[in-house]
Amino acid sequence: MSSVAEFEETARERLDPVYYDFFAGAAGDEITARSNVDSFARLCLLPRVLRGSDKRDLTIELLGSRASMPILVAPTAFHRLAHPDGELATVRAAMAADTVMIVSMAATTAIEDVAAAALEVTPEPELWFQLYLQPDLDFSEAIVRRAERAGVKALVVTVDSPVLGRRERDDRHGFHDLPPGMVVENLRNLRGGEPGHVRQIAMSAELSWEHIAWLRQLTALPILLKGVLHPEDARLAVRHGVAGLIVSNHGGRQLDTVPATIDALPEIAEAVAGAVPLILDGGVRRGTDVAKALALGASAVGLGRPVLWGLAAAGQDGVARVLERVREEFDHTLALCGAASPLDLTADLVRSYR
Ligand SMILES: Cc1cc2nc3c(=O)[nH]c(=O)nc-3n(C[C@H](O)[C@H](O)[C@H](O)COP(=O)(O)O)c2cc1C
Ligand SMILES: O=C(O)C(=O)c1ccccc1
Repeated sequence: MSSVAEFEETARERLDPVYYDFFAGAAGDEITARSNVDSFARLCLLPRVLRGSDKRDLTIELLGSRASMPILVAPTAFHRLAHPDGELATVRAAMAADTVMIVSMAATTAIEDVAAAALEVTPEPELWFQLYLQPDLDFSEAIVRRAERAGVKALVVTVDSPVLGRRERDDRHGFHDLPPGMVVENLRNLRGGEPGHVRQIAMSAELSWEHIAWLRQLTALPILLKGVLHPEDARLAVRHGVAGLIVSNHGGRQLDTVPATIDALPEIAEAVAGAVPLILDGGVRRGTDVAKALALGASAVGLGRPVLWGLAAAGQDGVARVLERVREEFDHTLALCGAASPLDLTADLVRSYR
């Protein structure tokens, strides 16, 4: 079974370079995107000996959802650019792996169709919906109702995108909208006759904590904020009744030169002090990365690009193999650290010698 890096190689060979660059690329000089990976590599694991178990349990419980491992599918846009089966392939693999998929609002498959495919795999699909809150609140409400009706179990509000990051690879290619025949299906016909163009997703710098309060009274679903990096915002989020946080820098695609997520995590963990669960995404490529994130305070991690590499390389089977590979690496890491479950991963198992 191949590593995530090998899947990226295969994906790069198979993809149109414009789409490969859309997936791989990030904002500005891509400093943050690189440091997400490099910071994991710089941290050392300090294993314990003579205290492990042959029976390891990777399962977690997160905001009423159950996952067979602390490794989730992060929300990414436009899966049909990676493979003709698009999000349907991804969701089948994620449900077969018995984990949570966070479906992007900017999916190229409608949430109802994603949910129907999930139900063919499991009677109890763990689907969460990622939302760019729209300043037009009727529009926001319509999309929330659509996600609720489809049966999603949580809403993930992305808050790191008051404007879209500048991705210079996309600028060079002139790639700014989907090719003919593909649209953002979740927007199609929402507001009467809308075609579902990417530019209909409004990014707004005027969103505020009041909008989070508004969303809380609109829905009974747990709300997570994605893209929190400042500990003060983490405290504010808890005060606003948010159910969880995703410590994320959008894979380095928004503001360049923000810290690697694994470097930002300890301060956020300290600020929330266990009040809500933390999920980390950005740069997770190996089972050892998962272990480091959990040791430093995350309850789970999200995989963004690795899932896209699996999808581009081999559709549903490729996503399945990426998820199984990272699961297997994480289980192996637990064994080598003398741990029997994610709960055994404590901060003393991680050191920075630099
Ligand atoms: C091609 C691509 C599309 C993305 N689309 C979205 C999106 O629609 N909504 C969102 O909240 N985050 C989006 N993200 C960010 C991911 O959810 C996640 O934060 C990031 O990919 C994690 O880093 P990783 O790719 O290193 O695993 C996207 C990331 C990529 C690479
Ligand atoms: O590419 C992204 O990172 C992303 O978040 C996005 C969101 C909306 C439309 C296209 C891309």
